Amino acid sequence: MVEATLSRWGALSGKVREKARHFWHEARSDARPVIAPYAERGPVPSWKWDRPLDLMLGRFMLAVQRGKPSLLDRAQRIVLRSTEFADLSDELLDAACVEIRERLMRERLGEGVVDEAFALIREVSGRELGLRHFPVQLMAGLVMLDGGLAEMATGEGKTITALLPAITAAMAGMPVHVFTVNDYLAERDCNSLRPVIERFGLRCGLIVNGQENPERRAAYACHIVYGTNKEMTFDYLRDQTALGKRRGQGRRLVAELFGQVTQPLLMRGLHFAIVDEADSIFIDEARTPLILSAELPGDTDGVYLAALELASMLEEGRDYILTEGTRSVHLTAHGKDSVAQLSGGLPHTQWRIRLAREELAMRAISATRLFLRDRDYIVTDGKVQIVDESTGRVMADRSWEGGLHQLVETKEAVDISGVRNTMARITYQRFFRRYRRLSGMTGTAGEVADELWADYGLKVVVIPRNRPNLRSDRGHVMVPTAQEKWAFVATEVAQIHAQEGARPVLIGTRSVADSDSVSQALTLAGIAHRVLNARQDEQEAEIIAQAGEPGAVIVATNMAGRGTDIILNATAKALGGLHVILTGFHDTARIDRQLFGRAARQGDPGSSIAITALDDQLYTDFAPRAARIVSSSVKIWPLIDGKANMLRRLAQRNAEKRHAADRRQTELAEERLRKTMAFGGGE
Ligand SMILES: Nc1ncnc2c1ncn2[C@@H]1O[C@H](COP(=O)(O)OP(=O)(O)OP(=O)(O)O)[C@@H](O)[C@H]1O
Repeated sequence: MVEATLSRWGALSGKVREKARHFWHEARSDARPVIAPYAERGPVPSWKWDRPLDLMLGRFMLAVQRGKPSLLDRAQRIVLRSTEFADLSDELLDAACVEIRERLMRERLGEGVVDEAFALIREVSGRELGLRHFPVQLMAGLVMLDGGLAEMATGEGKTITALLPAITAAMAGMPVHVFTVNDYLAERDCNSLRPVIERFGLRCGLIVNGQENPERRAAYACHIVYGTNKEMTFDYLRDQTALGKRRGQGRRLVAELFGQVTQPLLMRGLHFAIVDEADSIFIDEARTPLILSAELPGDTDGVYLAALELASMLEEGRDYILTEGTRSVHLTAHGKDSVAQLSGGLPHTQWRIRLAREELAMRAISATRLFLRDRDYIVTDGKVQIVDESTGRVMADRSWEGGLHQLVETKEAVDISGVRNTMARITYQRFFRRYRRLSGMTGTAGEVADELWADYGLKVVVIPRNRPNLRSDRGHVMVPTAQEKWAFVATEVAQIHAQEGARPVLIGTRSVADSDSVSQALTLAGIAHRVLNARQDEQEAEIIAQAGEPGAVIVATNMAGRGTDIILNATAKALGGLHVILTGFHDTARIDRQLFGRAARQGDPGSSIAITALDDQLYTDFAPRAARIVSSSVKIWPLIDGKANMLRRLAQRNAEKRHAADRRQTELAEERLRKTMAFGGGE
């Protein structure tokens, strides 16, 4: 109604219309009762209410806002309505599902019909899954359907919450894409929620790595599609490449008419996106653009081997400077001369061009010094496979660009893949902004609320917990070296088992190599355990299914981080629930909170502790000077909280700043590239 009113104000100045939209957005999002102070920080509007017409408009919008029920009121009304559906027989409930779909097609997303749809979905979810949405979940569902970002604490049940906006929007005729961070979660969610989705006469599709195009096309034809950000963004790029210059609707139709489009598109367009673990996808993964490339045939004629040999003759400090935190290498003037001299007699053309040879030398140094086996990649089946630290998983079919991948392959003496040629590229920022309606949910959005608003237009609404959090956080213990840390971790597990019974324990590590080190320390201490990392990913479901049993000790990379639901059995709950041990803080505290969030879900008991070492990557990369001061001044170890936490905060603040700068840089570089390509006729 108000949109229509707005359009009638066509005569108003653009500025006033902007105010009206802003105000209407505020009114519509209805965020006040639940919004946390930090979430309210958005860009300050640049206008003032200084003209009579503006004032009238403001009063009108305030009245609209006051007249609207709060999210909680609405959620409670929905629960009441849903209990009425509980009395219906299965046949009558099915009839109600058909009817609501017709209404949504007719009325679109009006408040009354949306509430009715949510009430029905709650009841169907209760019958099919045994889970009826709590009022807080209904509130989060409303926020997302409205194009907002719901911050729900870890373990509060985001999986079934996403059903509410997904089914409602799909019934209203919008193709819905539900994004999550890995294939395991996409498959788990799609399969477990399918019965509810199908009861509404909708189909649910799944996009995972390794599918061929026809299978993907069939999945995208479904009403609701589950998949990862990487897979779906690459499919979008594939479609863009297939379309070439025929991007507009009209041009495409003409091209199809004349048979010029050889490959049918995979997707049905970008309509409504629901992004789970939104901060991971929108922020952490937005540092590097996604590049679709084709492998070029080509013999490397030994250039990579020569580059590695040359790099081994250069000396750090004299010829090059390394910055671990930013993974960058800079050649000094001396280094540049050395590269020119050492490459003088080499046969490959790359060495004759100054920029090319310096670039190659820097990449060779990176390959040997900055990219480490079992941290950045693993070698399996004779292949170098990149491990994504934030998810702990192998990124199948991905490679580093600019020859780096081939250099690492040469270093590891495996078959060298062909160099890849860029066909299309995009950043997540640009991809997600193309959706008509974008929404998200996560347990950890607080500190990036400003960036989410500025880059994606997403307003963060903090949803309260359904039950109070019972997790006891046992602080931060810091020891001087990694070796001592692993031993300390083993002692902690033994102590827990000795003093608190066979509580299940989850030990989180930052890399495959670290998980191996913890495993060795536990074996030495005689503690039975299982390891979950990129090498054991096929056993993931089974390991996670047993992780909540008494006596279970799981050592895991971030594979057991975000999204992983460890279900406790009754004995484990009675013993005090899951105990989480973090063995290395991440560059962002959000990932740490996700790991701690595996414990004490849904009002269960649980506890957590952080055990770190002064020589941890985070401290040496991002607060080296402070780490040196601590090292020389502290005489009594271990450090508990106090100074240990100060060092952590400083390092994480520096890391966050660096990564935010990287994201800006990526965006700017993409923008520049886009303009250059437009100038060159490529865009
Ligand atoms: N309405 C509900 N009633 C009962 N149990 C529920 C309800 N909603 C969710 N749960 C249970 O809560 C647990 C956590 O759910 P889920 O994994 O979806 O949480 P999450 O918010 O996605 O967690 P994370 O932030 O870690 O990804 C699951 O075991 C789920 O079955």
